[in-house]
Amino acid sequence: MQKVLIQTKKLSKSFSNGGNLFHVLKNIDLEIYQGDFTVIMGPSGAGKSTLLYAISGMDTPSLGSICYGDIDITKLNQNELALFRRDNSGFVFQSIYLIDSMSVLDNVLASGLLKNKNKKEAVKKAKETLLAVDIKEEYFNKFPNQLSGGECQRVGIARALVNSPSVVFADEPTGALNSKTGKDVLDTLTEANRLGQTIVMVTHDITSARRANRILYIKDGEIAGECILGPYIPHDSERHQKLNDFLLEMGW
Ligand SMILES: Nc1ncnc2c1ncn2[C@@H]1O[C@H](COP(=O)(O)OP(=O)(O)OP(=O)(O)O)[C@@H](O)[C@H]1O
Repeated sequence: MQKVLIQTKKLSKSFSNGGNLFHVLKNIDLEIYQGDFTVIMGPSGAGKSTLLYAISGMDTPSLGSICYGDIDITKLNQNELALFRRDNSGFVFQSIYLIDSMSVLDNVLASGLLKNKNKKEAVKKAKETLLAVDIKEEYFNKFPNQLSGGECQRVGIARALVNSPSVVFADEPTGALNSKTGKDVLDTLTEANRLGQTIVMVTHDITSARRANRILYIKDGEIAGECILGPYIPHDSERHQKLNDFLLEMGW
């Protein structure tokens, strides 16, 4: 049986809008399993990013619990939560947010040094992680503006992976990329998952969603459905059909 990595109970998030409370997440009970590549899909405004930010500890919910094992992150104060995130989660954003004035290596190293105070070891880990996402050594001293969008995103993934987090969250990581560089980024995430990295990704894109072994569909702040696709197999028409049928059933 798969190990539950994250469990939410009655997770709710509301925003106040012009004096009215707007309930974006409604009593979500959810489990994320270790080693899975989980994709969250759903219509625009359904609450996908809000859910991702809540379960990653980047934002706090209004109600409910989010447990990593026996740690309920909703009970942590801001400092404890920052440390917890540093040690347990990596985040890949659509807008990659590399620091333009720092080299590729330094962008990754800056994250690595937050956890590993031994500079020599941190440099070694940053270099290994860049190589693992297929950023070659001759790129280490280049700056983000000398790289393509896809290369920058792979550096972004290296930054998310450098502290060996228990889970990597990705919010539309290919949203700003063309299909070729997007594919490279998806290949990088798929390879990280194949090596055991748990991934939770929000996407609108069916090609990206095919990388998952499990799809959750959010509608109007609730989980409307789940589709178990099983391990990723490129060009597997049965898997493609299963996902298409599921999305059709969900009204996507
Ligand atoms: N900080 C905020 N204040 C007020 N409303 C917000 C805030 N953040 C999100 N919302 C609202 O919550 C709803 C869900 O937003 P969210 O970004 O989670 O949706 P989404 O499913 O990721 O949408 P999309 O696919 O368009 O990115 C939207 O209606 C959004 O306007």
